[in-house]
Amino acid sequence: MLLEKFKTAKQPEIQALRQLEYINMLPLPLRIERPSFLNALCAPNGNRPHVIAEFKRASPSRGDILMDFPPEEAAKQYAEAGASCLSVLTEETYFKGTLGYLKRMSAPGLPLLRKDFIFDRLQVAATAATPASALLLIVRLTPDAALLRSLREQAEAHGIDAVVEIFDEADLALARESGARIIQVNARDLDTLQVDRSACLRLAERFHQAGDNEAWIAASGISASDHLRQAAGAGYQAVLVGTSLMDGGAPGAALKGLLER
Ligand SMILES: O=P(O)(O)OC[C@@H](O)[C@@H](O)c1c[nH]c2ccccc12
Repeated sequence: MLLEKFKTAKQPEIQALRQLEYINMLPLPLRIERPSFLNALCAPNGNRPHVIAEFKRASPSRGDILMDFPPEEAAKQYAEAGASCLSVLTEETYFKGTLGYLKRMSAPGLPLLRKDFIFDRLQVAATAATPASALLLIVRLTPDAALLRSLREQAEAHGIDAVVEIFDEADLALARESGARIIQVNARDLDTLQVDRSACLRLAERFHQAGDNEAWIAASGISASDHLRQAAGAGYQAVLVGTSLMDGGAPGAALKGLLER
């Protein structure tokens, strides 16, 4: 199971954080005004979905995507091209990211999402020491509404929103039970890595109503302006795009192309 491998790969980091906590040396939370991730998703944007542009150097499905591109430059290009938020892969083993990318991508001032496998309160504490405005919680990794709730509330105490990722109706029920306000539907099953965009669209059509007080994000496999229109039509406030922006080597130009057509 790939999900189990993702979880196992986080154990050394969690152990190291435990040791730091034991000697009272956990990194301190950054006392900064974090731009609101949720507000950015809810801002009026015509009929277009907001784009959360992702810095993704490599992935388990694609291997290396774009290894030698500076995160500072990607942040600048994405901001100029019209991204509403940035997503930063910080997972080291499978996605070749690192926590330091958050600070390195903070200059344009867009809300930053920490994309990683987060299921322990010490990882939330470590996120609070970065300029992240949001962090990812994945229901399949933490299928426990009480734990999801406590991780989300811990993040929110630092002004950090939780983006709660689901794949299907059962995940959605757990996410809602945990009090999630930001729902990300991943069209890519993290165990099989298969992408099904139409299932992702159907889920929002069936379960996301205007007035339900949730912001929904469509994630994975998005590579064309039509995909943006379809997501907006299904009720999504935002789309999250990684690979198709990075793999041509010109992330800003790729985002412009996606938004112009
Ligand atoms: O590269 P894509 O197909 O545009 O997909 C991006 C995003 O959905 C993906 O990076 C993602 C969504 N959920 C995750 C959880 C962990 C790691 C990565 C992800």
